[in-house]
Amino acid sequence: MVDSRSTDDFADRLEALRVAYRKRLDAELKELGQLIKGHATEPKESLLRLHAQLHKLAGSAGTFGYEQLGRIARQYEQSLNSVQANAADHGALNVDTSDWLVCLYAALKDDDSRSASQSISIKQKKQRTDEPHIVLIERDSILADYTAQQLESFGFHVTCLHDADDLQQLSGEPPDLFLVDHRASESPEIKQNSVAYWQQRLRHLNCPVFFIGAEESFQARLNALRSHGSGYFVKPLNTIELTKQIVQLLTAKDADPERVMIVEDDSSDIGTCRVALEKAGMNVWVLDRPTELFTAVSSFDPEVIVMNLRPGDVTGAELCALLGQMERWAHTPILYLSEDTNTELRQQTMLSSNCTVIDKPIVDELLIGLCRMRVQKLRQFEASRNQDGLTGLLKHASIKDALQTHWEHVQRHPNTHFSVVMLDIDHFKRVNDTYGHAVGDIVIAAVGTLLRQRFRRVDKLGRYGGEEFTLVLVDCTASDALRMVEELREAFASIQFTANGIEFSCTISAGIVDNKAYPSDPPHALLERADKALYSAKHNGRNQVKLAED
Ligand SMILES: Nc1nc2c(ncn2[C@@H]2O[C@H](COP(=O)(O)OP(=O)(O)OP(=O)(O)O)[C@@H](O)[C@H]2O)c(=O)[nH]1
Repeated sequence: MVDSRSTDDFADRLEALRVAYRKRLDAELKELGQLIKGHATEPKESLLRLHAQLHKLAGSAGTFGYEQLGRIARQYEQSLNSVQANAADHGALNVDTSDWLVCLYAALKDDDSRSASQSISIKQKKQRTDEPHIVLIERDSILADYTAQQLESFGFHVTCLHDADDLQQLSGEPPDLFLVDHRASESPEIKQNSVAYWQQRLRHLNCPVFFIGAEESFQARLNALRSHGSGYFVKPLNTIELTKQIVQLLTAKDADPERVMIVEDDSSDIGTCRVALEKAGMNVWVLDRPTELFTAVSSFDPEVIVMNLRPGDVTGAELCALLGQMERWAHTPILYLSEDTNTELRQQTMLSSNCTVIDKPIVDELLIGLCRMRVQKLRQFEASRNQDGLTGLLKHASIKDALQTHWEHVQRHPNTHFSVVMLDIDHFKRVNDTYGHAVGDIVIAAVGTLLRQRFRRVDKLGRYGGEEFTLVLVDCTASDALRMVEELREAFASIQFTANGIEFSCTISAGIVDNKAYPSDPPHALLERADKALYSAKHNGRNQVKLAED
């Protein structure tokens, strides 16, 4: 087992990895040459080895900037797949490999002259104790080390395992995520039935899994799904996208309990739902008089409502229509519990798009599962309305709303602190002008992921516009905010981007204000003060954090 943080000098390690990989390429191409030669004379024997070698090359070359080489290796690997399928049907093993080696060397030469990946890496990093823990299972040790470094730049702690058999070495708390190459084992079982193999290995580990692999195919994705993977990522890995998905997965795992409102009536079985839902960890509010629906939804803000088809004097369909007239509640899902045989009533209810009818007697697992699923969908819908697509942070209007809401909350609880941060990427126009808008977008996305990874869930994080960000740090004094944003500034400066073979890094400047220092300031005035402090940081030379001053 390798703890990827054992070496401090990340920059040297990265360079060493690149050199090691380049050396390995020479050896691999040499071996491929022999296999290709062997294939002409003894096709059967060399076919499997040739396939394995091409697969390895296709999975790793792109990661280190050898994109053409990786592409061609994948193309040849796919040709061999068809040959193998053909052989199974007709017994023929015909494939013309005569120019493969020449083409592979030509691609290598081309890639050598312009390493064209858009990857990120890290030069240095401060260690934190609360980093999410990822266990990476990858047989290619150079690739494993490289992937670990990329993930570490976003504040993950990565442990590398060479083979799925090494899983037994893991002890203590389960990690937050397994990142698994779906072929990461030499065991013959994996070749026979990889789905059964992974199901059996990962079943007891109680932890989400993302699979990675060199194949971009329907079957590879289906196998990952059947092995209980929450995602499948094709090599070379796009670290920004992968990290974004990891952050999303971990955020969902730590999400608040689902808020379920039960509209009670005289029937006894609706009361038993409460017990089942609370047992499942949900936050349940029981409304005993439908006439108080509006007051109740305003104060509890339910994410799903459970009721009978006729809760009292009104029908469920009527309550649903009343909620539908108010924009805030129009999308709240409703689960109806029914033993009513009145077809008309059932149909009225089912015609509403966000309603589901469950027949009694209620199966607890079904009720819990449906509540979870509906809440998850609603949260996704609300996130897509409020979140900026590139960064996953709140949009301009939503971060301003979040600041307003938190400010109002603090007016009611005067002893609480919060800080407002305005943050901006330095000389960002140069990034766009030099490397192009698409690379600029990657840099913006990296800030978003870094913010989501480093700050707490209670904090409000937004993209104010372009390359400018606003943070509302809850229960946080200006000095605490200063420390955290300083750490963020250092972490961001240590991320090294590569575009068209050129490495570069970026910096950020920030301004901070704390509500206690300006108790009579409304939200917009606090924003202005943070913005002024940001301007002062820019004016003072950039790459720094400033507190607001009178
Ligand atoms: N790639 C990309 N660029 C954007 C986006 N939104 C805004 N920009 C660009 O961000 C740049 C911001 O430049 P400026 O406001 O001049 O600031 P700067 O170059 O960062 O300089 P300082 O802030 O003074 O350090 C402009 O070139 C915008 O076109 C976006 O979504 N993607």
